[in-house]
Amino acid sequence: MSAETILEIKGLHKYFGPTHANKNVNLTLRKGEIKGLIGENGSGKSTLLSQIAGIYKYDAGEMILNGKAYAPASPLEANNGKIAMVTQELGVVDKLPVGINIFLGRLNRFSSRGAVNVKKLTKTAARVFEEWNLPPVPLGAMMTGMMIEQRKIVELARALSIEPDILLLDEITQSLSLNNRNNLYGLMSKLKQMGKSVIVITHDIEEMLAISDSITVLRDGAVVGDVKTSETTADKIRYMMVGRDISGDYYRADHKPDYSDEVVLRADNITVSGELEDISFDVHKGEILGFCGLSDSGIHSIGKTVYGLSKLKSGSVRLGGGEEIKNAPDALRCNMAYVPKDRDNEALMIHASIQENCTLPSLDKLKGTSGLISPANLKRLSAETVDKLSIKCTGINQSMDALSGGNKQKVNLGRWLAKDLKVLVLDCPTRGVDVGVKRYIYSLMKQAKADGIATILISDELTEVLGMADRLIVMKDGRMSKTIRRDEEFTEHSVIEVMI
Ligand SMILES: Nc1ncnc2c1ncn2[C@@H]1O[C@H](COP(=O)(O)OP(=O)(O)OP(=O)(O)O)[C@@H](O)[C@H]1O
Repeated sequence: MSAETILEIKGLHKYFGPTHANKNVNLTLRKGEIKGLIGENGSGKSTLLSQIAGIYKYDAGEMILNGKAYAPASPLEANNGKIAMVTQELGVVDKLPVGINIFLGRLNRFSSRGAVNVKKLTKTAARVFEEWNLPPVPLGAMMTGMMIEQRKIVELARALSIEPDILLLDEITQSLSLNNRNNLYGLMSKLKQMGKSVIVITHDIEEMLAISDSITVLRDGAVVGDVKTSETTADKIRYMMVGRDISGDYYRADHKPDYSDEVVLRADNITVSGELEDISFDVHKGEILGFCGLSDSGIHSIGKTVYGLSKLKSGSVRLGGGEEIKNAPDALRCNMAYVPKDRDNEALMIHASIQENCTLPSLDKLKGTSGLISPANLKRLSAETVDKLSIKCTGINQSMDALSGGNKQKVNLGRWLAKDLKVLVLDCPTRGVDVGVKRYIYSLMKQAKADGIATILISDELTEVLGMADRLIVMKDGRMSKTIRRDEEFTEHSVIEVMI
């Protein structure tokens, strides 16, 4: 092991029951290196980082940290070895304040005679935010109800507060908006300059090529490639990931808006306190209406509100026929679907099975003439969803919490496919999915458009909304800034100018 090497992994294996999640993994991480880790959904990336971070123990093999054997029994032990991870699933405790979450498990340093000195803790947490130029989050506020982006920033602050020599980032960028993504890249460069190391998982190959020094590719739990970033290309990485060529475009090829005049859903002057201010728009039959904006723009409140999940201060959401959507049961009855960004907290029953999650929105449709639901129908529908979306699982009875993040997202989306939809509300639908599934999701959106479904596409990925939308509403500070049609200035540059 050279003096340059901080971590060496040799012959690592990890099993979850019958699933061989990591197979004979070898990996070397140097000081000051930013390493990208990539692979299809379920290829074992999170499992690998989780073992380095002390979340799981490995079954065979060894890890050597700074020349010494390393086998952390807990995340706290990993923290003591100066290793911290921002996990893919949300790792914060809802019913505790932000400040406490940052030092959770390490409150001793702020305690005397059983009481926590909250003032001292808050001051120390504020210093972490300042030192790393993190966007402010109210440190005394409870985590409950915070958006996914703020939650991720709290997790990042917690990881940085241990002053890590190795920072592990599991798909954090896809939870961040453009401005905070740029902050994160700056932060990674700063760590690199300090001689610290980062392992970052992202499904965005272009992003990985831009930010990493080296890239390790996993397929079915095994390392199939380990390359210098400067010596590879996006196509080569994709080839290593899936074992075949998958180049080509997956967005729309046309450059004009193309939809019927028929209004399917109308939002009139909606205001949600602290989130949205006087928003009005129509979505038409066969239209994809995009929403984009920076972190405080309010785009992620749009989906919730349209689906009847926010308390309106004023205004209304109605279908073209006049039916008002006042709550989620109204939306479900009116054949609307909502795929939220925060799948674990807002969409999925995480401790229930794939079958229970897949069938819930379609229970009405699954009733026979007797009014009873046949178990065979439940099974058939779930098996079809698993098959169509290639969900990697041991079977339809597997619990959601045993699925990889991307496979959870496939269930989040796939459970709506069996319904006859009028309106489809998608908030970051490709968050956490690999390149192959991304392509499939875009083909589903194109099919939905051809079938006359009105789609609202909210996204932090500019290329995604530009690639798919007929019209794009750019938002800023909870208000609509500008609506741009597909045949107008539909470029990243012109949209960013309006966003900032
Ligand atoms: N706690 C668990 N119990 C059972 N199986 C698990 C558990 N965690 C992961 N697995 C399985 O291990 C395999 C690898 O999962 P992992 O989460 O490491 O994949 P990944 O490459 O990070 O995927 P993604 O890109 O979707 O996040 C998958 O088949 C997954 O279902």
